Amino acid sequence: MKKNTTKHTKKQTIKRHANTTSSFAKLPILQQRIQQVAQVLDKVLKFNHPADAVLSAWFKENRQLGGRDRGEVAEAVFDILRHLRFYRHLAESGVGPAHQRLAILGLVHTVGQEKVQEVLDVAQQDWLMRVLKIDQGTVAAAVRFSLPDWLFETLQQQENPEALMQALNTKAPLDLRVNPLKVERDAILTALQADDALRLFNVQATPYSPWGIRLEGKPAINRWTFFEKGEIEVQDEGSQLLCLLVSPRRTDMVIDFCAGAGGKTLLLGAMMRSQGRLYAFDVSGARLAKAKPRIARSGLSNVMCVQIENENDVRVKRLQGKAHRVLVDAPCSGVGTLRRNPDLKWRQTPQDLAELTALQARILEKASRCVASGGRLIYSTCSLLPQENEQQVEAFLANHPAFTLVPFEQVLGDRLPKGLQSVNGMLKLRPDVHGTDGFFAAVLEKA
Ligand SMILES: C[S@@+](CC[C@H](N)C(=O)[O-])C[C@H]1O[C@@H](n2cnc3c(N)ncnc32)[C@H](O)[C@@H]1O
Repeated sequence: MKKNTTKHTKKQTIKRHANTTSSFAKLPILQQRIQQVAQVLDKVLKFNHPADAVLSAWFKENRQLGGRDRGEVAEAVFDILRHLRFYRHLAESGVGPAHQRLAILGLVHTVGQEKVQEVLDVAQQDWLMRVLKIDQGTVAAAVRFSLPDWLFETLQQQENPEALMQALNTKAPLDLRVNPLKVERDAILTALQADDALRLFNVQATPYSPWGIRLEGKPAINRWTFFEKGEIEVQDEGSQLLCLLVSPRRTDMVIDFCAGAGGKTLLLGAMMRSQGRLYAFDVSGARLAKAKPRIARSGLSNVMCVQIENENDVRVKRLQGKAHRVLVDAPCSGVGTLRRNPDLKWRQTPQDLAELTALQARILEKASRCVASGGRLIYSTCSLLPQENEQQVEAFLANHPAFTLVPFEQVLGDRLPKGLQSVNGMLKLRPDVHGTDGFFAAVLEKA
């Protein structure tokens, strides 16, 4: 296994900073860090683009920064996006530019109060001491959990809402999935656990998925030989479990209707042992283009990527009544993935949600026409909102009497992972309960 073995010594860090061309290059490192984070916030908080894309672009413009610098900037920016409403509340009383105050709070949380405090002036120190003493219990819950009101109100209807909201504001682990076409999980797990350089990452098998490996932290896995050989991929355990629910057979015809960059396609193809036929549909050519090298790496020869115009595309109509399994991994709010994409909560509005639910219903309707008699339609989202999940399924079933819900315990039979229970026959995964991103899935069988 190859890994990034570059040692980031103090000397190198100082040298790198000495070379930097930015205006704050001569400042102490933590002071530079505050400026860097504030500079990224100026761009990210416009919410014109996803935060990870903005960060990547900023890193390209600031090539002089080393791995550790980048890591610290990214950690602080993501922390601020997770706690934005609360930090803005704390920052109201401070001095200096607003984004600088947010940067200070983010860095206090990620690199530690002591280090940050050393580089603050007296007024900043006074403000920081004051706001860190605020009793969080006195702050309104939507502000404390840093959620927009509409989302807070919806999440509050869920069971044990505070635990859920808290979990959505934590950092997600890195979930890997082994490629069952090429390797056994135990072989990879044993190799990773034996590697001293990975000790810090606490490598473990995932509790539910038979293919999952969980790491705390982010090693550069795309440089590993396992990755280059297509033996492992990045995939949240919840997403792996959705594929288990599709349970395609080797000779089936399967449609992954919203395949995107192929996250689920890859596992479905491997579950089919690269046999049968697997269509990967998507309206986005750019996303399908990202799927192609992953498919090649994983050794699959049963996948056909097809860019469709929309759900009414003639190539969809041609497959009417033909598919044994149709997966609709619908475009959704992504609220279940807030641990990884905290900016989503600030970039969505109730109106976006209404548009998404209408699109989901249209896709479900057209995709259902491809299902053969006795075949299955699997509807999934990475959302926690009932409007996108059970309500969508209930509305579909009410209008399509040929389809019935098959409880997932029945779908999985002997392969049902210990500790997984359905909610009215549907799968609902939550970060606070299952340690996965938030996911929903329902299996609908055609008579
Ligand atoms: C949740 S993402 C899919 C993620 C993917 N299945 C994976 O596991 O990585 C939803 C996808 O639906 C696609 N999409 C949006 N509208 C669509 C439509 N009308 N028909 C098919 N796909 C659509 C989007 O381009 C996006 O890639």
